[in-house]
Amino acid sequence: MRNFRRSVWFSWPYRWRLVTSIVCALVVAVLWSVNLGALFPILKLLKSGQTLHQWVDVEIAEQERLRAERAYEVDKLNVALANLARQPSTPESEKDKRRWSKNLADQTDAQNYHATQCAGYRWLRDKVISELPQDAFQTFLCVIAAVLVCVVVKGGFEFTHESLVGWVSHRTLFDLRNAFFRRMVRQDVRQLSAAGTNELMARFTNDTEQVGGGLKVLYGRVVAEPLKALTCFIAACIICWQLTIAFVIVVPLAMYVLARVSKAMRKAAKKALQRMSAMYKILNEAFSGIRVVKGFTREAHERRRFRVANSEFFRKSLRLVNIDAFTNPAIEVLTILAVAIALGAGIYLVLSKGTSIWGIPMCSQPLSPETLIQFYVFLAAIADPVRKLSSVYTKMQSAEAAAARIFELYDREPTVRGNWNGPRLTGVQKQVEFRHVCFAYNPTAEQPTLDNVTLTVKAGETIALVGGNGCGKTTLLALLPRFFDPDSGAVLIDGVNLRTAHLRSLRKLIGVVTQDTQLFDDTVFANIAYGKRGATREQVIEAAKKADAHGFILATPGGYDALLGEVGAKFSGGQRQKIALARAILSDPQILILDEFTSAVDQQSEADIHAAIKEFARGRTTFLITHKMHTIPDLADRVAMMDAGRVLDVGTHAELYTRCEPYRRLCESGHVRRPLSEPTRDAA
Ligand SMILES: Nc1ncnc2c1ncn2[C@@H]1O[C@H](COP(=O)(O)OP(=O)(O)OP(=O)(O)O)[C@@H](O)[C@H]1O
Repeated sequence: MRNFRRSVWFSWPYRWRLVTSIVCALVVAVLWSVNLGALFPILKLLKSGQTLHQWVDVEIAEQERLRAERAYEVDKLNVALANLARQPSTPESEKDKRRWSKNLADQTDAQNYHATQCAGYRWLRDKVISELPQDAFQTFLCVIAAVLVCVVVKGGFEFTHESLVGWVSHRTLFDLRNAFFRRMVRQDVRQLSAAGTNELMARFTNDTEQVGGGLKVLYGRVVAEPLKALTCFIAACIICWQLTIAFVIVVPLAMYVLARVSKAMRKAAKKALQRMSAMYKILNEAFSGIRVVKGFTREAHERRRFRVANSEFFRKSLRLVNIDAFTNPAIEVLTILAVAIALGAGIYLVLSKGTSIWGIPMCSQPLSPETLIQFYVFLAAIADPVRKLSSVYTKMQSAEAAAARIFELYDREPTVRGNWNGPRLTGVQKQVEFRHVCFAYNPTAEQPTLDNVTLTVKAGETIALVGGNGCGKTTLLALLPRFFDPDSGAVLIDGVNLRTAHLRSLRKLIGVVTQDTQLFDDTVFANIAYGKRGATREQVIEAAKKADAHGFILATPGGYDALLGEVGAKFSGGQRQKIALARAILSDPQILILDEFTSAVDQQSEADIHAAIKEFARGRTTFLITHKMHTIPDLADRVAMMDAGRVLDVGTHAELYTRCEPYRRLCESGHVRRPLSEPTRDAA
């Protein structure tokens, strides 16, 4: 329960509300046992036909008589012991002395007991019964009215208790979710992509709900039910503590059963949560890729996939249900067994009119049938909360399994550190340098994703990275904003190793536009302004104009205030790219990373955007990844040709065209003209 305990700590700020809820639960428990205790006078009234006034007088007289009897015995024993003390000591007399002394102690105890009982009945007569009417039926009505009042008051406290418990558990979940989110956004890209969006979604929603269920049960039932059981236990002890002890004999057995059940429950809950995550994954894939699903008419395939995942979840959930369902009757059988033991002993005492069983003293005077019935009611009232507590245990085990899944991600420390005391970067004065960089997504892979890459880019230069699919272009540029850190080697800006630099200042220098444009479900204005805190409308419009987005934004109903809808579904791919570009332009970065940023725009727009980019890139260090080779001579000062995680060659378009065979092939396949002003391959 280590992980669940950690989530309980999130309730610490609300401890006073919890304390108040416990006080309410205590009042409820006391009133509950008081209500049950009302049975005794009713039984007495029904059985004897006496009024309570008559009954209490009889009881006082009886207790007085018993006390007097004991007092007489005590006096007799005192005299006998005094006589014995005057005689010479013999082994026989010493034995008698010990026996009589013990007897004297027992008789004194009994005398005190009857005196206390007598005082209790007197108090009851003077303070309570004297206020009740003399008539038996009217007395009965008074008792019922008192019970009703108690029930109403108890209801009020019960409501307050439940309401406080609900508040604290929801508020705790609120804090837990916030803290979890804070931790997750701090983690680096590698950790987050390893976890996967669907897994994260499942842990944020279903798992936190499970923890919430556990908290509610912990603060609610775990507090209220034992208190109810405790007050009834005390009441039963007042009637006959020896018989009550007989009742708790089966507790160790019940504990053993619960321990076994809890272990099975935790395992089953973990598996059910895993299946739930798998279902989230399929749902997300099917609905986010609905065009692909429908386009390839794979609805039946998706249906099957979902059905399999759903039935797996069903099976695991069923196991949970069965374990839960087993707990209830098992505990019930044990409690009935306990009640039967205590009740059996009690019935024996009533029938035999005795006070001991097998020589073991059980009560000071024979039990009346009414007392035994009242005793049984209290025992049954203990059994009910205990039965309810058994399901609590299974719920808490589910919560523990869910909390373990949450804290497993929560505790991961980001490998890319913020370096809050590191040197702040304010711009690129000289160069950006990749020095012998090696990187692998999978550390055990034979071939690293980046293999000893060395590349120096001068400040203000525009460099294009080209190469076949999967050669590592995007990965290399992801090292610049430190989405990942190299496994060996270093990335430096003006000689400062980025590993040691102030992370925020570094990221503020960089603007990224990628092929997968990420827009948020907000207005067009907010999406562009995302690039710069406090951006004005004029600045946003200016950036949109530069990104060739102004025209279509104005043509959209609502203009800059139009809502984009879920991930910009209202706009075409090219329009979304233009909005993302406007966002990057607005952030006014010193380093611009453009990764296939015009992959979805039409040719006319591309020409316009390129003209804008050329203008915008002036004075900025720009990295360009493109497969559109015809754009390179126009946009890039130099080109880095990559293959299989290595930089094959670096130079101007003309230089590479001349000396780098793979680059030339790439250009030719993209119908890129041979450079005119540079030496040709034949000439070279
Ligand atoms: N998150 C990831 N986890 C594991 N492997 C990855 C991940 N991202 C990329 N890779 C792998 O790393 C290699 C380089 O990928 P990268 O995206 O850098 O290539 P690229 O040159 O940009 O390709 P493209 O031109 O197709 O965009 C590929 O083999 C790819 O499968």
